[in-house]
Amino acid sequence: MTTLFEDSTEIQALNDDFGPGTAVLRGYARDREAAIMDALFAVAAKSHFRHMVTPGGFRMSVAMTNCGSFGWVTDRKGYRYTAVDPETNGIWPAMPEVFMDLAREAATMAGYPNFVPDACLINRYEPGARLSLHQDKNEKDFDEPIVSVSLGLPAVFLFGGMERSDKTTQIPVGHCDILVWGGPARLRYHGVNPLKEGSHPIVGGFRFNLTFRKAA
Ligand SMILES: O=C(O)CCC(=O)C(=O)O
Ligand SMILES: [Fe+2]
Repeated sequence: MTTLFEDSTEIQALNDDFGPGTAVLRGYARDREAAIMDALFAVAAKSHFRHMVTPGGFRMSVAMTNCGSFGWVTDRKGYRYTAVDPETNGIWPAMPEVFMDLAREAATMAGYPNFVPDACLINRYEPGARLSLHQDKNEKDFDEPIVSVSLGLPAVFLFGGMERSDKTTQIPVGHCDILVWGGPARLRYHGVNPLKEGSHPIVGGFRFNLTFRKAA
């Protein structure tokens, strides 16, 4: 697939900014933003956004749902992927084609042409919601990258190193920007600063984030 970023020098330059294995595709999802938002709300109508509880008993400020064969969940028993939504007791909504195509294209642009996600975690941030530094490590194969799509209000993504205490880089992420990390960056710590109030013309007072993974 070729678009705006056919000029790979731009991606290369961005890779250099945040380290090997990473790419930032600015505005990459814009050509299909309406279809993405429609698909997101269709998923959320079946498996609703909910505030999950961490193993330590804290209610997450970010509300979450999932689509695809597997969904990421947390409760008092731990973090894991499930094939069944514990709220509906049914399977998670299927991954919309527009999500799958976007994730695969973005991964390919970033140098991961074989990525076929089987899970998409959908995060919903309201003002004040944040995600503390963590590694994505409930997936089976760390050779598979993570593709992360930002929608709606802007946020600051924190990108750290392999240790929680490593210094973090602040990456501003806006509507339709995509971050990809894999290879040597796959287990880097990352998080999101508390969301600032605002109103996005299409998405309103929220930030959504689609995180594509190969879970199994
Ligand atoms: O919202 C984001 O940009 C990051 C989400 C994330 O790191 C996660 O869901 O594991
Ligand atoms: Fe993450």
